[in-house]
Amino acid sequence: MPSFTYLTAALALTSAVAATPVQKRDAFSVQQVQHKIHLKNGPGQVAKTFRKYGKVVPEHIQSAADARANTVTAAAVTGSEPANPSDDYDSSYLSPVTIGTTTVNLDFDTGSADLWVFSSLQASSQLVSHDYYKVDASKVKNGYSWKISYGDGSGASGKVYADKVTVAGVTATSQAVEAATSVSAQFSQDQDTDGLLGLAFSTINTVSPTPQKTFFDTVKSSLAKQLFAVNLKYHAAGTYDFGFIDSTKYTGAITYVDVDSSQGFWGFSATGYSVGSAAAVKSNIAGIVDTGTTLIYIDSAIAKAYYSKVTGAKVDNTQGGYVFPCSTTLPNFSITVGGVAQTVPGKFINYAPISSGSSTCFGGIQTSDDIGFNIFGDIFLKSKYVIHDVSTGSPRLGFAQQ
Ligand SMILES: Cc1noc(C)c1CN(C)Cc1cc2n(n1)CCN(c1cc(N)ncn1)C2
Repeated sequence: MPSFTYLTAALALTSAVAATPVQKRDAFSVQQVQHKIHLKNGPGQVAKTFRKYGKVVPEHIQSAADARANTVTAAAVTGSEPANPSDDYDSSYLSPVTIGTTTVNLDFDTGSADLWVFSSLQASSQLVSHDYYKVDASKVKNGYSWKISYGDGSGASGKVYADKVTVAGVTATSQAVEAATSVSAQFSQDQDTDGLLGLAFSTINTVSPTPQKTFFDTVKSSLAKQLFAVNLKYHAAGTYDFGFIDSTKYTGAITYVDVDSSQGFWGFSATGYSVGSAAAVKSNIAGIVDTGTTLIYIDSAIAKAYYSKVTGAKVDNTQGGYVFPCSTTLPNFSITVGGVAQTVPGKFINYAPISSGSSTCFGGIQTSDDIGFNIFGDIFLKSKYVIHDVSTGSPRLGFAQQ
């Protein structure tokens, strides 16, 4: 039971508070709450002043401002981006990307390093059925241009802008965006692909006079882990995971091997191959993983060894390579990477009928003799979870079975 004194004091205080509706205080502090961290951008301020007075921003100021603008404080960003087949045969895979204020469907390509997009700089006849980047003149990189050619003879060219690019919720605030002024027939006739997002090494970016960073290079320092993982699927939507490894997307162990990036690609070596259940044949197979290439292109001796086990298979040069009866059951194909067999199910090696309704099908494995190096494209990748990892100083690839 509180003493009399205590009780009286308590009553007095209560009545005092009740009688004074607003407490009068002569000193107080306001707790500051840290808002979203805004990095100061000195060169950005200088560039803004040049623009304010109608002056061209000197290149070295703009480049410094762009680099600073891409410095993201958070270092724990992750995101997962869908990879949707472009047609019934997984000819390519398309992913939604927001550039400026428009969302376009880009082909994420680990075999090239340019982020280029159909744009308002093109003739309107080339833009039918496409989403495209409406260029913002205030974001142009004066004096910059680009021109790219791909292994299949396709290509595009145009001008360069620095704009906001968002992939899987990961934003680069000032990414080099290569706006097309012209594209080759393969692209103008393909109404699904609005451009490419290169994920090879920035050393092979085609922008002149200064090669630009890929989207991954721009954002990698903000990612929880400096890596991305490719999870393409057979006749189904897969993902590109940025900044994290999703253990629900593969089974068994991840096998890591060193990458040779000297040519700008994700190059690696396999030490053998096997066809069906046959024992592995030792063979040094140097090649690249490449999401922008549809098929597997491998030494002619290995392609020949594979199709020698396919009933009715032959080289038909009028079709451009190995074909076989669509009804044929195909053997699995494996390459040995880091001592572990990485297997492609035979079913995945039937790419498509040579023409609509034909009973002759085109092989998913073709010879690389005319290319000069081996390419493990979508036919290989769609049974794998492949981690493209630059977090350990030197780049490496991790392979796991889906
Ligand atoms: C591809 C493809 N295949 O059937 C369709 C449809 C397409 C898409 N369509 C024809 C247009 C096209 C052409 C190319 N692409 N997309 C992707 C970039 N290309 C590459 C990338 C790279 N790393 N290596 C070699 N070429 C050539």
